[in-house]
Amino acid sequence: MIQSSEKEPGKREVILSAHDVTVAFGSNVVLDKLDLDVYRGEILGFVGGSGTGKSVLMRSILRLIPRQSGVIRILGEDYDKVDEAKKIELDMRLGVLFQHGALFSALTVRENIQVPMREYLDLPQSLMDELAELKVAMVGLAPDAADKYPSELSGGMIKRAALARALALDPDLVFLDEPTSGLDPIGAAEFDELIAQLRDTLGLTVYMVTHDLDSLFSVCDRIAVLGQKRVIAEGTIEDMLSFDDPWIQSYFKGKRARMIPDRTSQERSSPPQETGVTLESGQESEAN
Ligand SMILES: Nc1ncnc2c1ncn2[C@@H]1O[C@H](COP(=O)(O)OP(=O)(O)OP(=O)(O)O)[C@@H](O)[C@H]1O
Repeated sequence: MIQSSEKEPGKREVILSAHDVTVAFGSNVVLDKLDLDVYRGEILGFVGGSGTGKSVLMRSILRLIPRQSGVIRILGEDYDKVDEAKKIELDMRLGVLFQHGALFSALTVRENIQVPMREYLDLPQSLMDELAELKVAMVGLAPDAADKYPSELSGGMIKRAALARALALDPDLVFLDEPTSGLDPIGAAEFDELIAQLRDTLGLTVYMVTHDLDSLFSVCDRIAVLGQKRVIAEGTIEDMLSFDDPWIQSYFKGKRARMIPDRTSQERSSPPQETGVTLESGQESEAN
């Protein structure tokens, strides 16, 4: 592994770490001894070719898919070594926005947001209503959206409602699986702005699986690239542009990328902080 960082890694709090993680389905090894750190307060963009295992890693971190080996630490705690009460405590620190929102169609937005509250907290209905309304406002939805069913919402509103549900328990870390997929460019840009705003105001850490180059260029502080069953490169968008790797070059400098105005020199809402920048040595990427 080449360390090509100009900055000193390791000064920031690691909120999530995956070490030596292997996940396989029968003989299909999807992740093989993967390592990844996520730092508190950052927006990490997680990219890789289709079918490389981005969702599998996210689901494995969330314990929805078993792994064959490896250690996953959330807020410094190894899930496998803590008791049930601590597991629940850790689960409450995580929020998830699944691809396509995954709202319960028979529940209103308010009721959807209250699902995790009912599962984990014992609050009076009036307080849960107040909290749900707060979350609705927080994600930029009009107050009357709270009483609508998912079928009555636009694609962008569904994403926002799902984000409100992900924020229901005031998590430290939110996982977003392709949050801007299916949105038009304006809706996607607005959603990106919302994510950046929430990170800045709530101090959220965001783990975002995405194919959206706009998001990667505009809001992600750091990017991790999945290929060859592990993370083959990590760093800022500027680092990605300079990595000598065919898949990374074609992904970040290809035709679609060239259509994005050069924003790498512009200030982001929160500039990237000191992070390690790594590229697996001597390997031709097969991220696609
Ligand atoms: N529950 C499962 N059972 C068996 N194989 C699975 C399962 N979930 C995922 N896979 C396999 O794991 C591999 C990675 O899938 P994954 O959905 O993580 O890809 P991805 O990188 O998120 O792709 P995309 O960008 O297209 O969403 C694929 O080969 C997929 O078929």
